[in-house]
Amino acid sequence: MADKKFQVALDLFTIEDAMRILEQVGEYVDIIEVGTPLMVAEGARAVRTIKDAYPTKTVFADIKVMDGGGEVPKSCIQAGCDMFSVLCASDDATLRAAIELAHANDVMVLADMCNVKNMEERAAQVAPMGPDYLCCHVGFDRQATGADPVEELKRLSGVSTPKAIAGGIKLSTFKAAVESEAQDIISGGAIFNAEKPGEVARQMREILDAYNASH
Ligand SMILES: O=C(CO)[C@H](O)[C@H](O)COP(=O)(O)O
Repeated sequence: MADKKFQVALDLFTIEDAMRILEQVGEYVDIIEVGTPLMVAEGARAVRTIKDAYPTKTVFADIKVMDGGGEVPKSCIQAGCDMFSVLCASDDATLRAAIELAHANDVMVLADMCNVKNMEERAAQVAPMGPDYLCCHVGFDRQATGADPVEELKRLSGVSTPKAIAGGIKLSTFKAAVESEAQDIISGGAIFNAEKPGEVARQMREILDAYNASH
């Protein structure tokens, strides 16, 4: 089986802050997420800057496309992203257009289940469209309810599309996330809000490497 990946979500507001965090954590991660707040604040320029600085890493633009699937992602693709997100809550036509555009440009798509209530049903509809990842995601505003993305991911176990997992994953819950069905484990605030982001990312990497070495 392919090695599982570690993704850092840079939910920050300036390219400078993102680069400062990356100096500390970049060496430990496989995928660098240009988080939604950073995309809104700095736009595709953030994708370009990060891809130029980390050309061997997968750069993910978390643009959460909800409409205009064949158009909205174009600026991020031109800026050099390797993957972007589209919402499973969007229309089928949006998902299909986004996936078609991405794959025509050798870019991957993460289809984000954020706030989808009927996850099993929607996953069965979206998976055949061919996204590269289906993401089980407890969004920021639902994290306070204590919802556990590892538990929620179990609802997608019937789907063969590789899965990603996100939503408040921290060092103490990272091992459970790695041991779940997810292929891509995403963590944001627990890393960039830490006193020593590099140390948290290093320990997360150690957990992932141990898992990958034994599977
Ligand atoms: O997409 C997001 C929020 O919509 C975040 O990037 C994702 O939830 C990961 O960040 P955190 O680990 O802080 O929850």
